[in-house]
Amino acid sequence: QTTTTNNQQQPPSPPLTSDYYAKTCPRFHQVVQTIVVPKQSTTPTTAAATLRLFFHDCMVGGCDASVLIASNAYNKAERDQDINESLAGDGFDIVTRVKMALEIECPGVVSCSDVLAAATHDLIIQVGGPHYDIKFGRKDGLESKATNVEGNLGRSNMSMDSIIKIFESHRYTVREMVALMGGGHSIGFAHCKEFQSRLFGPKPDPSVHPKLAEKLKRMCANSTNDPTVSAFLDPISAGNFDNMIFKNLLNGLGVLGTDQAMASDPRTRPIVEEYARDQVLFFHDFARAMEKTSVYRVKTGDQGEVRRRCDAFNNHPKGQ
Ligand code: HEM
Ligand SMILES: [Ca+2]
Repeated sequence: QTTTTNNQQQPPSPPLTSDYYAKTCPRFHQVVQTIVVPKQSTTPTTAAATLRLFFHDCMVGGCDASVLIASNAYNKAERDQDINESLAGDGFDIVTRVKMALEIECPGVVSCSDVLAAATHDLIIQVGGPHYDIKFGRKDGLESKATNVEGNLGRSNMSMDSIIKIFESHRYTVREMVALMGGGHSIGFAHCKEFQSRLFGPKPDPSVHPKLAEKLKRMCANSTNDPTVSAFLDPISAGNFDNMIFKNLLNGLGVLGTDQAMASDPRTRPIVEEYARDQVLFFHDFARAMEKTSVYRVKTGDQGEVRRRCDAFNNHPKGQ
């Protein structure tokens, strides 16, 4: 065995801190804001795109910007795995633009994973969601493989058992899972292919409210010709971050089968009911769960690098 290393003797990695860039890039937060605020105002899909991108990054190898790496001839990267193919361009775009601005302000200092974490945090607040504590000092990961994705993220056709197992594997409670899902799906879209098996086909899902079913059927009738057609995940208050999605679910107005299932499964229904009644409670729990997500398996110190550009490693190790 020549691979044994003395891991225990290595110094512990430095923790994240809220003032990590105070000396090295004091205008970090202002720069993020100057890009993020106008982009969200002109392109309201940005917040949802960025939050989903961040979540999909953190669930695969931790919050290390691995999802941003572009594939090349030697490596199929995470973003080209099929779950990630529907990640909206606005999320990648915001990171690229903030990073470019920061490379002018303080070159080589701010990691792509910190940019994504900061942009997500600020965008949630901009669409009316809660504040949560955010710390910095993440390093960007050195690996991004499409094969690492499967099993770490839910799919809209999974059973509640499977979804809960995936969240448990990331050390989330069922309560945290419901809060995170509600926050994410309070804003944003889904493409027809994610829910049309509930509408068409031999066995339409009886839990879809007939009015919603009619609307979604009309929208998706032509989706084989135009696969970009998509529906709001929260059909009643899509643009705002609020607890409406939970009220919707209690009324059969969930667009994804997995979201709707949260209103009927005995493990999740009581939580859906609580959040539908109490937006303050939902915001509180969502904020705690986001704080937890934002530090999930982060790399610090020499466990990663500060990428020069967010879609490529600084060096290209063979096979990456
Ligand atoms: C419970 C398991 C989950 C499943 C099965 C699931 C599945 C999906 C699916 C199928 C879409 C539509 C993608 C598309 O068609 O483009 C979507 C969108 C989205 N999801 Fe989830 N999701 C889950 C949990 C979460 C969590 C925990 C978050 C974040 C905290 C999240 C954030 C989002 C956001 C923001 C969007 C909208 C993206 C956009 O509009 O660009 N999801 N999700
Ligand atoms: Ca990652």
